[in-house]
Amino acid sequence: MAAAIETHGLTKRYRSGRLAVERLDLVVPEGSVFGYLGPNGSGKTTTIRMLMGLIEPTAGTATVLGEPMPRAARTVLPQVGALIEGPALYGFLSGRDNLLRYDAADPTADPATRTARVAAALDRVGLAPAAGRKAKAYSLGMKQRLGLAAALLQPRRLLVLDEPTNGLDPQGMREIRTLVRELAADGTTVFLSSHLLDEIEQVCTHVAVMAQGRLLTQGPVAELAARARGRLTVTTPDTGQAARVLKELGVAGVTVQDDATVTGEPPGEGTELSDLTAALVRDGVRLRGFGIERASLEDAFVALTGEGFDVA
Ligand SMILES: Nc1ncnc2c1ncn2[C@@H]1O[C@H](COP(=O)(O)OP(=O)(O)OP(=O)(O)O)[C@@H](O)[C@H]1O
Repeated sequence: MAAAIETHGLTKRYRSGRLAVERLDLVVPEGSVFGYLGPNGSGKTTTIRMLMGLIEPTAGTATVLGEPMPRAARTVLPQVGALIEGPALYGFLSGRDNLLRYDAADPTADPATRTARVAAALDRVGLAPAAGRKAKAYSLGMKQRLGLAAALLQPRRLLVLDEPTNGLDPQGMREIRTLVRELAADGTTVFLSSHLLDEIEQVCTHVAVMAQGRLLTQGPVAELAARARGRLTVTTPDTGQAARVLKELGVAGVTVQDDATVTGEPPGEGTELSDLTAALVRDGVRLRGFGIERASLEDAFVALTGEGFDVA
């Protein structure tokens, strides 16, 4: 798979002395929905601004759609739709008129087909019914979708979205996620930043994890989650007894989570899950549930950093 975005040693030190991004080697495969995950201040926006040619890197290189940035900005950017730090909208104009203005500002956009292009973009993001309303009356989610519509006026090979669901309610978040999935299904590469692990897990095929300007890991979401092992989970009112039996059978990391749940490491080679259930039942433990819970991206993250994903 070719790379839609690739960086080598990409570094940004602000004039304040702050090292916001440090020697970043990022590979965003074409056709992926790539989640750029990290807590606030980890360098996500700085990276995106470098990729889009808005600021110069201190060191390192970045290629976007195969061309060096910022040098090739003029040929690259028309193929990229970007939504960075919230869309700039005129509140006193309707959603449709905002898009007509955006389109008119694009010297490559044919005025003869403008109305149709705007209608298609509004339709795409589900704003057609509200197209005539003033943008200031839009909810945050609608404003965000209008920003996306602006990014979608032209066919794009790559969409770059900086925290696209920030500040949205759960319904608004779902709408954006659905839209991202649809765009990806059409073959557009989507690069989106987020500080929400859960969101990345729901919508992304690939993920890169940032902390304090450094890349901790990157790769397919499924691979990352698979690297972390799931947990053995036993549901029973007899937690103390179950914990004792599991320990006797050599299960590692046995923990009583609450008054109905005991967890532990999945058994290694040579022990079948059925051996464990049989032993628990033989001992008189009342089993209400038993199984291996699939590892989540969060488990992978904890395994990676030794701590939870704390965005605070
Ligand atoms: N123009 C600037 N001048 C100096 N320091 C900056 C500038 N912009 C960002 N920083 C600092 O660089 C670091 C990375 O910021 P950045 O905005 O890239 O992080 P982020 O992961 O996008 O976080 P957020 O989601 O809060 O925007 C932070 O410590 C921030 O304070």
